[in-house]
Amino acid sequence: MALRTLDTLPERVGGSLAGTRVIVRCDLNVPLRDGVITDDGRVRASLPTLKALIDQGARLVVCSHLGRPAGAPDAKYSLAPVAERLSELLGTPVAFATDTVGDSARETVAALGDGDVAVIENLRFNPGETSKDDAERDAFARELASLGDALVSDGFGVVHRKQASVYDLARLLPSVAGLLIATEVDVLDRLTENPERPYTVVLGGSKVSDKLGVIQHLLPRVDKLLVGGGMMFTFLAAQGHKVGASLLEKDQLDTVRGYMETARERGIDLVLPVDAVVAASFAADAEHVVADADALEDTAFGASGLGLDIGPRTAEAFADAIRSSTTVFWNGPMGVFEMPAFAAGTKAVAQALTEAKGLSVVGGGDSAAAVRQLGFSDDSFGHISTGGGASLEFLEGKKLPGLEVLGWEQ
Ligand SMILES: Nc1ncnc2c1ncn2[C@@H]1O[C@H](COP(=O)(O)OP(=O)(O)O)[C@@H](O)[C@H]1O
Ligand SMILES: O=C(OP(=O)(O)O)[C@H](O)COP(=O)(O)O
Repeated sequence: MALRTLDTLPERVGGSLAGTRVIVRCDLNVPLRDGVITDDGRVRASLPTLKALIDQGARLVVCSHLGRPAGAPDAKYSLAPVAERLSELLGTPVAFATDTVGDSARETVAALGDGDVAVIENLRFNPGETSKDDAERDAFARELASLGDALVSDGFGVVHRKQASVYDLARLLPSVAGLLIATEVDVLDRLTENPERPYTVVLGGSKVSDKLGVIQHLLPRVDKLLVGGGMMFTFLAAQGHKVGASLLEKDQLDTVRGYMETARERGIDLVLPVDAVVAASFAADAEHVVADADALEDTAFGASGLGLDIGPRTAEAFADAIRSSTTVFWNGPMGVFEMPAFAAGTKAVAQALTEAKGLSVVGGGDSAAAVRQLGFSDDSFGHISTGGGASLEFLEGKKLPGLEVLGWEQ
């Protein structure tokens, strides 16, 4: 079955969107530094759907998560700066509710006129949003549902999460996919169905435990898998190397050894770093040196050294592998690109993607932010997906709750 699309929404609510309160679930989870948005790509990506709804006179209740707060209000994860940015980009006032489903949200929504926009506070300030308990999630979804007459789900970056606003809410209200989700699904579906070979996937980033599991299902589909970023250290440790104070998922070592074995058996090229940039501490001005992958603790920093980027030999090898591929998907920065001293690996990989001859796709909030911050334009790549984990799970052929509930069947 295909996704229920935005153009079918009017008929689902009785003919016209004018005066209809439409909840729009976006992924506005943007990177922030000291309360300032460092990349507004996800806000921009949500604009086509929002504008289409505004043009039809809908009353918009925009909602999103930001970061991973612990189910309670936390000022550093407030959506207030995002609402401000949205207002600038839309060129219209955007009201902001200081809670998600409380008095402020109800009053703000009640005051909306046709074509007006409100943003409600971070969904994850409520434990029901991410609860594993169906009843608790459902109860929160019902509170959300009382704020609208219909739902447009457009937060592609979060469709792999069975969360109240992504899954349960879509079962309570007339619901369709927004334009962003429709575009993402269209591009990624082409990549899943029949990728032109050689097909290379590059993985990095810091959500190691989330993304390690993806590897098992991706491995049989790809020709090459390159592993950098925070994830690399669990692989290097599985090879028997010491990794100092670098990111390490100790309880995944056996699993990772299993992936290495699968890759060997199936003749898949699993390419691991041969060197890394090791720093004295997690700081932009930290002292740092390049060390071989089997000697990460043999620097002046000993066992307290932190691997914060792939090394130059690895960057060269990854770039060669990418340039000789016809289809490339990349999720997760190769290092802590936010600090210039640890951005070289990410830059080399991004540059190689722009030179790859076939389809190149970058996925993930931070990966997209990284390529822009490093000076690459969006159109240097075939597609920049707003979802990292979501696109990876899509590519591995997994059923995604936030898409299934909108009618999608892979
Ligand atoms: N070696 C490393 N150690 C710690 N953090 C890292 C390392 N390499 C990359 N990162 C961090 O990973 C983060 C992005 O990871 P992730 O959220 O998984 O990517 P995406 O949002 O693109 O899916 C960046 O903030 C980057 O600083
Ligand atoms: O940033 C996101 O995903 P990504 O880092 O995989 O691109 C999404 O907003 C989902 O966030 P989550 O991984 O906290 O559920």
